[in-house]
Amino acid sequence: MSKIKISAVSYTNTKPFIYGIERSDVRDEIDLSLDIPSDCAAKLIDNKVDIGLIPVAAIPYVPNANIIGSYCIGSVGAVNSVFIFSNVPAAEIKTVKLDLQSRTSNNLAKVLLKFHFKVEVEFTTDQEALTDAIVLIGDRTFGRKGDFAHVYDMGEEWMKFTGLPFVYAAWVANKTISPTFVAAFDEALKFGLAHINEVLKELPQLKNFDLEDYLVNKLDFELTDEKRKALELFLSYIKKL
Ligand SMILES: C=C(O[C@@H]1C=C(C(=O)O)C=C[C@H]1O)C(=O)O
Repeated sequence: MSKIKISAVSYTNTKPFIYGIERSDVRDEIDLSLDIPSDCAAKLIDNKVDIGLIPVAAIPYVPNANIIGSYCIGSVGAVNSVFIFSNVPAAEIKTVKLDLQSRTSNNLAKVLLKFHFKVEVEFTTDQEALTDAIVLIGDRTFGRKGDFAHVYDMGEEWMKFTGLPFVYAAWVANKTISPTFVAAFDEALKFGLAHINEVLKELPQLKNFDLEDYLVNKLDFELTDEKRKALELFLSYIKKL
């Protein structure tokens, strides 16, 4: 039987899921690759994998997209790894450099700046450009909050704007996956989430960043109805950009 190809995010936020997958019965049925989020999306869109932990902003570009299982990368308010880092207050931002590894948070920044902060902003992907602010996600943000005059946690700003939690990435398939596999895969993810303390023991201690607070209190992995509602709302805002 050919293996199910899966692309998952290579950041710390996904470590609990990987911990569960590595210790599960389904491990042998999976061909697993770890990629930056924008590549997880590209691989699923191009049918190079069957399932991806992909940025939700990419879902509309995935043929036959269907969200599987009961878990995601989400937060209820502040997430502490998805930021607009700025030299000026939000109301004065005119130019923003986007993060090439992101699909969701680049769009979230656009939605928040336009509809929440109500500013007209020019965005660039040119990494050499000098801009008022930058979007930065994932492990590269750890310990960086002190480096900028103004720091906007986008999970927190989305909550202020909508009163809802947020989902950054979801497990999405581009074809029908057997319910038996999905159930076993979901169990593996659940196992990983139940062992975050063990995951933390395997991670290096960081000087300027509380990994335990991040994995236990900031990230929120349950794909609840409220998060699904937030996902629909977010995708509808993207269409209005
Ligand atoms: C919370 C995060 O969620 C992520 C943000 C993503 C994006 O902006 O496209 C994609 C996957 C997740 O890793 C993070 O990376 O910090």
